[in-house]
Amino acid sequence: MVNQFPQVLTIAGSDCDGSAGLQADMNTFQRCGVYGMSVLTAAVAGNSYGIFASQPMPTEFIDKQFAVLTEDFQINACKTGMLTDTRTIETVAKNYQKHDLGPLVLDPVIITKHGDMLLEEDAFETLKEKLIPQATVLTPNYYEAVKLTGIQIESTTDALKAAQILQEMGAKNVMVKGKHNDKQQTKVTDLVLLEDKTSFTLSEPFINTTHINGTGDLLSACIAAEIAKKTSIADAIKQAKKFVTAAIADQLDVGHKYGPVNHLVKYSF
Ligand SMILES: Nc1ncnc2c1ncn2[C@@H]1O[C@H](COP(=O)(O)OP(=O)(O)O)[C@@H](O)[C@H]1O
Ligand SMILES: Cc1ncc(COP(=O)(O)OP(=O)(O)O)c(N)n1
Repeated sequence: MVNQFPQVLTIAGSDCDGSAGLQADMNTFQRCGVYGMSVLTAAVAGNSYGIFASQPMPTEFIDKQFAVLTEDFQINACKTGMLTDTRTIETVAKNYQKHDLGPLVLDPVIITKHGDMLLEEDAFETLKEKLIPQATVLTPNYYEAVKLTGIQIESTTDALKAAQILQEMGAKNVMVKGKHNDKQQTKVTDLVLLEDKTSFTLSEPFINTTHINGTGDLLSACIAAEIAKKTSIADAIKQAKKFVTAAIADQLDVGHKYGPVNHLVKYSF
């Protein structure tokens, strides 16, 4: 039987050190037991010290990747990562409307946790207008939630307000990821607002490590994979939070500065 196995697509940039981007997404898909595919939107030259160069893909090439994948595969869910600029967002939004790609997990990648910009400032409005309304699950980190909503997030109530604004923009379900830049904090708490307007928080212990590159990618890729496996949205998000915490806790010693999360961690789904 063809096309019965869960098939998931990442629409993302390549990060050559494997910590983030489509390499991290594909590792995550494999760990989650789904078949992974990728539409390459850009490529960055990066390592554990940062990102040093970036190259967007031509839009015709992005279109072609969508065309050839969708004429052959039955995609059950997809996620986005680095989208670089307005024309890339427009191309992805157009293709998402044109093809059946299943539920969309939109990771609104704007800036890495080390300060490298991955989305041009003048593309924020296009992201809001063209892609957020199509998102089944939107997963902004603290900085992205502040940027997209203008809300200064200092508490769970603020995170809920930001999530409500993002839902008003059209995202069905929103996960606002909490801050984790204070070595004294004991927990990292994310806020989830579901389509039915119920909300809950997810707290896990704060792990004091420099090996946290690619946390957001692992989380959003895992949510997309679980959705493709027909897990409910709430359970997909809970599962992803557990998996990312395990992958941060079991440090993999590669890279000299800010290493990757450990996609190889022992973890059962
Ligand atoms: N040091 C940490 N300890 C525990 N959990 C963390 C830590 N850093 C990130 N996380 C978790 O990883 C997930 C991804 O969040 P985040 O790192 O903010 O995303 P992004 O990579 O998009 O910036 C969230 O669930 C967050 O709570
Ligand atoms: C190509 C590419 N590079 C870096 C990222 C950022 O990954 P993310 O997991 O969102 O953020 P960090 O945890 O690495 O700061 C990306 N999405 N794509």
